[in-house]
Amino acid sequence: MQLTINNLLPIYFPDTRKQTSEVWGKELSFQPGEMVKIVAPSGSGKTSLMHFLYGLRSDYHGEISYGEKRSIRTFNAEDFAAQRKEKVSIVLQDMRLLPEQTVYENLFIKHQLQPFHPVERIKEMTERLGIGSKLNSKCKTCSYGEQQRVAIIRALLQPFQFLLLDEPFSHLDNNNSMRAMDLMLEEAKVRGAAIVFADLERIDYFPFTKLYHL
Ligand SMILES: Nc1ncnc2c1ncn2[C@@H]1O[C@H](COP(=O)(O)OP(=O)(O)OP(=O)(O)O)[C@@H](O)[C@H]1O
Repeated sequence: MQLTINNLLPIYFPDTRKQTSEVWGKELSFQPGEMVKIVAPSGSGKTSLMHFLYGLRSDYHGEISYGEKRSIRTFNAEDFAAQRKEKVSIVLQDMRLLPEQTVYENLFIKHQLQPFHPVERIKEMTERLGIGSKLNSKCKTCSYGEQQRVAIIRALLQPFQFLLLDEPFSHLDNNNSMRAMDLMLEEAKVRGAAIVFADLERIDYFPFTKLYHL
C-alpha cells in the first residue's frame, strides 16, 4: 500500500508556502519500508500534516490517498476505523491517553482492539522503555515523558503499514528517545512498514531514507 499526497496545503496557510516547502503543494508518494523524515521549525504545520494524514481533520486543499487512488476525503467513519485498525498507526503530540485508566489498561485496550503481539509484550515493552514500574499507575499521575512512552507503545501494539510520528520525543531525554526509536524501528521492520517522522531538526538518530523540509 502506498501513501500519496498531492498538492496539499492547510486552508489557513497562504499559497506562497508552496514555494518554500518540499511538502506543501508537491506530489509525494511513500512505500511501506521507507523511513521518511519531515523536519520543520515550530509552527510550520507538522501537527496539521499528521492530523491530515491520519484523517483527524480535513481543512486542507489537495488530496491524500492510501493504496487505491481513493482520496481519504471520501472515507466514512467505518473506512477510517478499518484503516486505523490495520494500516495506519500514530503517536500524536498530545498523546490522548485515557487519564483515569492505568498504563496497563491504556495499553490493554489497544491490544484487545486489534492484537499484533501476544499480551506479554505489553509488560516487556514497558520494561524496555523504563516504565515497567508504572503499569498500575493511572496515566494522569504519570509524567509527560512517561505518558509519551505509553503513547509510543500503544501505537506499536497494532498492525500497521504506516507509522505516523508527531514529535514523539518532545518530553524525553536523549537516552530514552533512542531506546524508543530502536523499538519503533524494530517494530516497523517486523511489519515491513514505513515510518513518517515529523520533528524539529534536533533528532539525528532517525535513519531516514527520505528527508523533506516542511
Ligand atoms: N484550524 C486552524 N486555523 C487557523 N490556523 C491554524 C489552525 N490550525 C493550526 N493553525 C496554525 O497553523 C500553524 C501550524 O500549526 P501546527 O500545530 O500544525 O504546527 P507545528 O509545526 O506542529 O508546531 P509545533 O512544532 O509548535 O507543535 C500555526 O501557526 C497554527 O496556529
